[in-house]
Amino acid sequence: MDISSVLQGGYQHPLSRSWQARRSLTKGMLMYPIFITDDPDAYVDIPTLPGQARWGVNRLEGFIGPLVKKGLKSVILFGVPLNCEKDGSGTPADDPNGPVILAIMKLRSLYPDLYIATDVCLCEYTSHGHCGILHADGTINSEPSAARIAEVALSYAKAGAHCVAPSDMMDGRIKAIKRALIDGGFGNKCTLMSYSAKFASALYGPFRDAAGSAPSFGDRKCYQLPPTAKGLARRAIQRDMAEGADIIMVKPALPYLDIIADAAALAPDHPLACYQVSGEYAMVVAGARAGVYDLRTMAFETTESMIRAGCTLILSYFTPQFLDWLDE
Ligand SMILES: NCc1[nH]cc(CCC(=O)O)c1CC(=O)O
Ligand SMILES: [Zn+2]
Ligand SMILES: [Zn+2]
Repeated sequence: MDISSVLQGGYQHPLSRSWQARRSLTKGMLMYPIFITDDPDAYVDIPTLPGQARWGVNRLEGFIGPLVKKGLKSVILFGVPLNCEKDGSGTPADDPNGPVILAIMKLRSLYPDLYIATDVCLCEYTSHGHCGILHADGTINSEPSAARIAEVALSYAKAGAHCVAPSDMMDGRIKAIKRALIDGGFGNKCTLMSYSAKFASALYGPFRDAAGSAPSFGDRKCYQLPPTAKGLARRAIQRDMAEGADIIMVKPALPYLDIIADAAALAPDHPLACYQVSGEYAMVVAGARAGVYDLRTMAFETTESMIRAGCTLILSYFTPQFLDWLDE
């Protein structure tokens, strides 16, 4: 065979195969999404998100403690308020006795080295289930939405969150949150991770079951990006960098690897996150259960594809399993 034809000599051994990766998955690259509900003793399985549950604050030590021992480095908290009065501006979002604020304080005191991010949005707390404040005609009222989201983000920073991550997709919220953090004395104490390129995806179904955050009317297409919108995604990433985001995120992940690659090129000096969302996780698990592939092999293949596309941080429901798999 011709010299220029032979590649296989370069990857004939497991070690030389590992050298083909520019970067490999490590425990520090994984952020684990967890659902905190307002019944402090709750442990409720989420049927559409196999292996994941809603946890009460009193259950966190039993749940997170063993994972920290295995090398868990960070979590992102989602509030699931079930026993509160929801309203038009999402008042329960920053209730000092709400599940997210209580969980931040609890985790900070139990695990001083654990990095705690909080999702920031209003949909779990509004009576209409939309991610912002609405005009009477049901359309988004951008300025009060950004202001309210900034207020909620600051309350999480004050409770001790290392990172606030707005997933609402309101215009102007990154600037509003950064301003609120700086003015509140948290400019240098709290990271701002923007869900910048968040698409209106069919893959959020299990999450909306888990969080009880499906909109009561309409959909989210006027604020989440159209799945076809490569240009808007690029503009959103550039805008959020200019408005002060510390970390850029692309979501969902696997169907949007081209957007991840674009983001890596547009934001080479920022950490780049992607979110393997609830429906992606459920798809991988369902395929494995149907005998289509081996779960672990597929979990690695999808995650390593995101890293290859340019991610440095992955929000993943597979995090507990990876903590075991990466030790094997
Ligand atoms: N702002 C709500 C929110 N924050 C994170 C997710 C999705 C996460 C997942 O599917 O795992 C969603 C759902 C949505 O926008 O409808
Ligand atoms: Zn929302
Ligand atoms: Zn959210």
